[in-house]
Amino acid sequence: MGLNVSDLTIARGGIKVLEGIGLRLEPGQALVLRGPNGVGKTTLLRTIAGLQPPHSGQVEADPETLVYAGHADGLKPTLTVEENLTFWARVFCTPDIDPAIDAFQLDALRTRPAGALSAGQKRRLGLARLLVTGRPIWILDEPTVSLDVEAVQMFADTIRSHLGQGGSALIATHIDLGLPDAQILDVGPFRARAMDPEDFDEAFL
Ligand SMILES: Nc1ncnc2c1ncn2[C@@H]1O[C@H](COP(=O)(O)OP(=O)(O)OP(=O)(O)O)[C@@H](O)[C@H]1O
Repeated sequence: MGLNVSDLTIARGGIKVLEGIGLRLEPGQALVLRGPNGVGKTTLLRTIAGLQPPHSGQVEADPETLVYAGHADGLKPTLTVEENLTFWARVFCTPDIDPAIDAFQLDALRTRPAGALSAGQKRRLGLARLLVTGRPIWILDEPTVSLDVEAVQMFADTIRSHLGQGGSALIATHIDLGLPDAQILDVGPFRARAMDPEDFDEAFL
């Protein structure tokens, strides 16, 4: 139960951004995506997560095994921390939200509406949601944005524990998470070449 990406070309607004991407993620493995701003990491993760179609190439994974956490945290602002996690627990048939509350030290914030959390607290709640899904393959776009040093540590511990339980993670991040066995993929060399005129016409249809 892994993820296999082969010869993948991805596009944004009809324009190819990365081409010829191949990667493989087995249970227990982490893969860190690197590359400069705007190179296409978000587009790649969204494509792999099935949120947008590939330009060409294959993404092989059981969609039921994937969960994506991106810039928009997917939280309901009027629901409390506890209600948000309970909502997701019902969606994913997870019996207990407490491990997620504990992992991201959200106990003192249980009854606070998500809309009244700080940016870092919201991010912690968004990451706690991953645990509640019970899904094994985490696809994470800049998961540590807004997190303080302590919360980055909580996140790194959570990732290590997830990998230890046979989960896996594909992470776009600019920081060192202290995952010694993580593979690194620099997507810079996969930047798409200038388009041929046929593609160019298509981009504006
Ligand atoms: N809505 C859009 N329509 C067209 N092009 C877009 C759109 N959003 C982003 N782009 C462009 O697509 C390219 C890839 O963007 P993407 O967000 O995937 O990059 P990234 O590597 O994740 O960047 P960062 O490290 O800054 O988050 C960029 O050149 C960006 O300007």
